[in-house]
Amino acid sequence: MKQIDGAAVAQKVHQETRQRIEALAARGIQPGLAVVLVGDDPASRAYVRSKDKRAAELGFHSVKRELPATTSQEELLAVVRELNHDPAIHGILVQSPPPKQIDEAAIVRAIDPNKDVDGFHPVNVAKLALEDPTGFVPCTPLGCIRLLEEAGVSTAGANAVVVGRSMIVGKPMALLLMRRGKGGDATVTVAHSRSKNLAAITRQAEIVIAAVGRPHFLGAEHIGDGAVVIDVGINRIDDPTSPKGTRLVGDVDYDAVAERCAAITPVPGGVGPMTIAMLMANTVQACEQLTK
Ligand SMILES: NC(=O)C1=CN([C@@H]2O[C@H](COP(=O)(O)OP(=O)(O)OC[C@H]3O[C@@H](n4cnc5c(N)ncnc54)[C@H](OP(=O)(O)O)[C@@H]3O)[C@@H](O)[C@H]2O)C=CC1
Ligand SMILES: Nc1nc(=O)c2c([nH]1)NC[C@@H]1CN(c3ccc(C(=O)N[C@@H](CCC(=O)O)C(=O)O)cc3)C=[N+]21
Repeated sequence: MKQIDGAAVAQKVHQETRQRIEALAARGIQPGLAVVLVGDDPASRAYVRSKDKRAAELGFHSVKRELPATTSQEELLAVVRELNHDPAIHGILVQSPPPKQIDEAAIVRAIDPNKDVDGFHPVNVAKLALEDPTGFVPCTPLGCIRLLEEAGVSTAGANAVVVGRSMIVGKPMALLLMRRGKGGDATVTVAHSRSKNLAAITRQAEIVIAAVGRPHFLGAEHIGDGAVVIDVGINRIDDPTSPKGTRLVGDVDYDAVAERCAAITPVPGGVGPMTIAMLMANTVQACEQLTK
């Protein structure tokens, strides 16, 4: 079994991003990323901090907007509109999920699609389906494809099963795997909570993408011998043996699956760092496209 090192691949992506930032700098341009956080969910706060930190390290103009949990729809829309019009900002991310008084779909639609580095705006969803390279692809599935490429896994003609059909992970993941060309051309099955006999479906897969949101949900019975497993799940569970009392685990029972699979991503250190790397790459893409 080979462990796929997401942190190492993320470093490689950051190196490419640095070079693109230098090329922009030579033209007097600095890419700008704005991350908006509404409320004080501790997990969201941690993600936003690490995005902000990485963006600053790479030489982005990085703006963090933390709004109170009581922020209204209109107030959040006003912030989004201001960032849409700010020429120093090329990428906008509104951390999900927002508090319940916020209509998230309306917020996503308000973001300028040319600055939608999450790839959640309907224009970018359509561009992904249309295989139009000017669109933005959601960072997490884009990172998974890159991990497969870097691990030397060929997707062409492979049976791939995606478990999960969210707009953030599962659905764009399936579209990328079935796309024509590099990182695509797979035969794709999408499973979800209504799927019958999940283990029989996933056992047939040469590539399994787990994006369920349940700790250790996929066990040895779900994975065929020699499969490649990409574990997107980030779940915090109680662990009295750790100093914090909790730890992060994926949607895959790593220890049970590791014995039979050909390769697997760990949690942490797998898909998570790639999501951040792809967010930075998407922001540079936005900057390049907006300043062409
Ligand atoms: N590494 C990273 O950077 C990121 C990690 N994540 C993590 O990935 C995981 C998934 O996130 P996300 O897609 O947003 O989650 P969602 O809750 O939006 O989607 C979960 C999907 O899993 C399906 N599902 C739930 N229960 C079952 C079941 N018993 N059998 C089969 N399918 C099931 C759901 O089916 P149905 O549609 O029928 O409800 C749904 O499609 C989470 O752990 C999240 O924390 C998310 C984003 C980024
Ligand atoms: N608009 C929006 N866009 C997102 O991309 C988005 C979001 N909202 N809401 C929440 C999810 C989750 N997400 C993660 C990013 C990085 C790690 C990450 O770097 N994880 C580290 C561990 C970090 C730790 O130790 O806490 C790892 O897996 O190694 C995890 C999860 C982005 N998301």
